[in-house]
Formats: sequence, C-alpha cells, structure tokens
Amino acid sequence: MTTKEKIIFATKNTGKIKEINEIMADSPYEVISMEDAGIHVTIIEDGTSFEENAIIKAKKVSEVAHCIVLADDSGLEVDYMDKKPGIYSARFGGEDTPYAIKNKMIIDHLENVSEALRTARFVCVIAAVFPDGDIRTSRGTIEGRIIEEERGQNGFGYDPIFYVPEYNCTTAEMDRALKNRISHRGKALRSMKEQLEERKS
Ligand SMILES: O=c1nc[nH]c2c1ncn2[C@H]1C[C@H](O)[C@@H](COP(=O)(O)OP(=O)(O)OP(=O)(O)O)O1
Ligand SMILES: [Mg+2]
Repeated sequence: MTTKEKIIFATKNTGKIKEINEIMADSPYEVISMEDAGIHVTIIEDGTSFEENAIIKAKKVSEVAHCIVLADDSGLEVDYMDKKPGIYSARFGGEDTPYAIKNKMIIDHLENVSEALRTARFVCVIAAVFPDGDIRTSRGTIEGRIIEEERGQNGFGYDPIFYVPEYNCTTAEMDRALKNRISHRGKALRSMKEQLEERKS
C-alpha cells in the first residue's frame, strides 16, 4: 500500500471542503481539513486582496503544521456594486447573517437594473505554503450574472443568485461535478495541482 502525502486545507467552510475533496480526489495527496488535523487557530483575514488573504490563512496554519498547507480565499464581485462584496463576501451584511438574507440584499441592490448590467463573477485564489517557507498562488474565475430570485438548493453561499448563461442555470442548480468542472474553485485548484507537480520535478 502506498500512503499519500498529506496536505492540510486551511478552511472552516464545509461547502468548500466538499468541493475541494472532489476536485483533489485524483491527486497524489490526501487532503485533510484543519479540523481533522486537530488545528484550531483564529485567522484574521486583514489582507487587501484575495491573494493576501489566502496567503494569510495558509501561513497561519503552516506555523503549526509540518506539511504543505493550502488555503482558499474567494468571493463574489458584482460589477454594478463596484465589484463588492469581493474580499468582504463572507462579512457582507454580517458574518453570521444567513445567506438567504445576504442574497436578498444583493438582489435588492440590483432592483430594476437591466440584465446587461447585472454581470458578476466568482473569484477564487488558492495559496500554498510549503514547509520550507516557499509560497505559490493560483487564481480562477467564473463569469455570470445576478438573477432576481434565488434558484437551486445545491452548493453554498451566493450560489442561488449566480446564474451562468452557458448552462442556463445557477451554480446552486448544478450538480457538484459540473460546478467543479467550470467553477472558480475548480480552475484555481487544478492550476495549483499542476504547480505542486512542477515543484516536485
Ligand atoms: O463557490 C461559491 N459559491 C457561493 N459562494 C461562494 C463560493 N465561493 C466563495 N463564495 C462566497 C462565500 C463567502 O461569502 C465568501 C468566501 O469567503 P472566505 O473568507 O474565502 O471563506 P469562509 O470565511 O467561508 O471560509 P474560510 O475563510 O475558513 O476558508 O465567498
Ligand atoms: Mg473567511
């Protein structure tokens, strides 16, 4: 039996963990969550970009780990809202506010705004911090638009209001395999997988 090299994923978001496990399933790594690694640290996301915040998360966990640590910082950029909530997506309307309410806040913000001006994208940056201190990042995006009511039960966060024209559905109406194939997170993580392989050789 060959044992896979362990990677810790520095996230507390269970929606992300499910997607990450599926996207990383075919990799030569065993991805374990912070919780499963028994790591409980408080992380203050005070960076000014997705890249900075992803690095802050991975570095913080790397201080108490002895393996590669990955982290994901992601969010929704709504063009009509000057790309907000962006890096503040988790804190938008209050960190503990249910997404049904956060989504409604965005819908209300775009009331009477025409379809052409409702464009938005999900952004995901993955950071890797290696035991020797080396740092790599990768970025992925998916373009869509904000619809006028929630649609779909899958996914998490802002998925029910994020409509992808090419598939005529929201990311909450997609099954996880499709979302992972086209999503910001899928793109960023697959690009990180390639970087991990390159660094080895
Ligand atoms: O695929 C997605 N589908 C829907 N919403 C999404 C997605 N990807 C990110 N988002 C939203 C959720 C959250 O409002 C923010 C991420 O915030 P972000 O700080 O990176 O994550 P988090 O605080 O939930 O967990 P953690 O920092 O422990 O990884 O963007
Ligand atoms: Mg966060």
